[in-house]
Amino acid sequence: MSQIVIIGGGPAGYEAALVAAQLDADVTVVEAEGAGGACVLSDCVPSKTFIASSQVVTGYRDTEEFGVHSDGLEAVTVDARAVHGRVKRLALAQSADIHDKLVKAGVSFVAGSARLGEDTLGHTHRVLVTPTGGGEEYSIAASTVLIATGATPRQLPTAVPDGERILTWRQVYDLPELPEHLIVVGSGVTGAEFASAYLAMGVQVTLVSSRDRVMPHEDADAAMAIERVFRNRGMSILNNSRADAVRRTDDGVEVELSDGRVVAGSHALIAVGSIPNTAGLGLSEYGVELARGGYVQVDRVSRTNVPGVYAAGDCTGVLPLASVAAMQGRIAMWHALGEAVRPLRLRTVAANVFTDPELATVGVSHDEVAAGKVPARQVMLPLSGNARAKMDDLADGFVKLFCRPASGQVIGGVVVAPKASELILPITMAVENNLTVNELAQTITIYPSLSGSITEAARQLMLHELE
Ligand SMILES: Cc1cc2nc3c(=O)[nH]c(=O)nc-3n(C[C@H](O)[C@H](O)[C@H](O)COP(=O)(O)OP(=O)(O)OC[C@H]3O[C@@H](n4cnc5c(N)ncnc54)[C@H](O)[C@@H]3O)c2cc1C
Ligand SMILES: NC(=O)c1ccc[n+]([C@@H]2O[C@H](COP(=O)([O-])OP(=O)(O)OC[C@H]3O[C@@H](n4cnc5c(N)ncnc54)[C@H](O)[C@@H]3O)[C@@H](O)[C@H]2O)c1
Repeated sequence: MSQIVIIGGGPAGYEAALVAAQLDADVTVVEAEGAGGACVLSDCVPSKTFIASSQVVTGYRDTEEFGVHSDGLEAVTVDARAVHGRVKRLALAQSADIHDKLVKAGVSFVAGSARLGEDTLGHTHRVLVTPTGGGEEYSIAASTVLIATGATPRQLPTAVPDGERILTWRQVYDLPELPEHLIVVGSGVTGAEFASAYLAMGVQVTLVSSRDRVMPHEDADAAMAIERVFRNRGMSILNNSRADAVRRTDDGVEVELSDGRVVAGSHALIAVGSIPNTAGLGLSEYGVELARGGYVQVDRVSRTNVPGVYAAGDCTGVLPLASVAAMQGRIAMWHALGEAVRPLRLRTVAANVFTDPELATVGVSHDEVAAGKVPARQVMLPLSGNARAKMDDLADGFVKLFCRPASGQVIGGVVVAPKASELILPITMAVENNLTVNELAQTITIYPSLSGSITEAARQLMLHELE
C-alpha cells in the first residue's frame, strides 16, 4: 500500500488527503494549527465571515431611496465582540467538519509539526514529526510526501505587529472593539477587502497604496471603479504611497510614508503580502529546489525536483487561491498514485475580490490584451442600463467580455457587481468549454436579472455579416 504523508492540512493538504484515501492509500496529515489550515482558521474563511457582517450593515444604506424609512446608518451599531465571536465560531466549526471528514475517509490526522528527515537514498522518505503539546519527535516512512505548508503574513521590520494596534489580518478578530480610524497598509486584494469591510462597518479608513491605483494586479477598469466607490463612501486613499514605518503613539499609531508624510490613526493593518512557510522543513538539505522568495518549485502535476516529493498550495506561489491549492493537491495525489491526470491549467481559474461591490475575473486579462499578447475583441457593459440593477439601485458595476477576434470564442471576462462571485460562473463555463459569444448570446436568461448583462455583452460581440 502506498504510504502518503502530507505536511499541512489546508485546502492543498486536506483535499489531497481525501483523494489519496479514496485511492486506498495509507494517508497521514500532519498539521500544526488545525484541520483546514490557515485558510479556514485565519485567512479566507474568517475574512469572508467578517465581510458577511459588514454586508448586513450595508443593507441599511440608502433605504430612503427604496421608500423605506429607517434611522439611517448612523443608528446601526456593530458589536465587534459578537462579530469576532461569530467569525471564530464558524472557523472552528468548519475546521471540525474537515477534521471529521478526513477521519471518516480513513486519514490519520496528527496534530504536530513536521519536517523532512535525512535523505535516505532509497524509495522511502522519512518525515519527522514533533507532536503539538510536547512528546518525543518520531519519524514516519512515506513513499510520497506532499509539502502543503501554506504561507504567513509578510512583516515589515519597521512595522512589527503587536496584536493591539499594529495588526496582521490574523489578529484583527482579537480586538475588543472596532478601530476608530484604521490605516490599511497595502492595497492588494487582502488590503482592499478589509478596507471595504471596515468602511462598511462605519470605521474611518485610510488605505495606503504603493501604486497609482488600488489592486494593481486586477483589471484596471474594475479596480478603478472600486476605488471610485471607496472614495465616494469616504475612504481616504493615498496612492503612490509606501509605508516606511508604523509606530505606536500614546493613543494609536502613526504611519510614516516614504515621502516623509505621517498619517495618524487608531490602528494599522499590515497587508503587504505573504511569505511561504518553507523554512525549517529541511527542504534544501533534502535537495528540494526553492525558487526566489523561498517558494517550492513545482511542475504542473505538483512534482518537485526530488522524486516522490510533491508540493501544492501557497508554499509553491503558483496562484495563491484556495481553489488552486486544492486542485494542486488533488493533482499531486492522482499523479503519485498512477491515475490519469490533467496538468494544472490556470487559464480557467475564476477569482473574486470580496469588496463591495465584488470583482470577479476569469481567463485572459485586459493587460494581456492591451499588450498585444492575446488578440481579442472586447466589450464593457455598465450595469446601470440593466433593469434589475436599476430596481436594486446599483450604479457602479459592469460586465466585460473578451473573445477571439475571428471565431468569437469567449476567452475571458470581468464582473464588478454585488455577488460577482456568483455571476462569473457562466463566463467561466464559456471559457472552460470553448463556447462562442453566439452560444452565450443565445442562452435565455431570467428577466430581470444581472446575468442578463452577460448575455447582452455577448450579443454586442456577435459579428454581423455586414461588418
Ligand atoms: C486574508 C485572506 C483572504 C483570502 N481569501 C480567499 C478567498 O476568498 N478565496 C480564495 O480562494 N483564497 C483566499 N485566500 C487565499 C487562501 O487562503 C490560500 O490560497 C489557501 O489558504 C492556501 O491553502 P494551503 O493549503 O496552501 O495553505 P494554508 O491554508 O496556509 O494551510 C497550510 C497549513 O500548513 C500548516 N503547516 C505549516 N508548516 C507546517 C509544518 N511544518 N508541519 C505541520 N503543519 C504545517 C500551517 O499551520 C497551515 O495550517 C485568502 C488569503 C488571505 C490571506
Ligand atoms: N478573495 C480572494 O480570493 C483573496 C483574498 C485575499 C488574498 N488572496 C490571495 O492572496 C494573494 C496576495 O494578496 P495580498 O493582498 O495579501 O498581497 P499582495 O502581495 O498582492 O499585495 C500587497 C500589496 O502591498 C503593497 N506593499 C508592499 N509593501 C508596502 C508598503 N511598505 N507600503 C504600502 N504598500 C506596500 C504591494 O505593492 C502590494 O500591492 C492574492 O493575489 C490572492 O491570490 C485572495
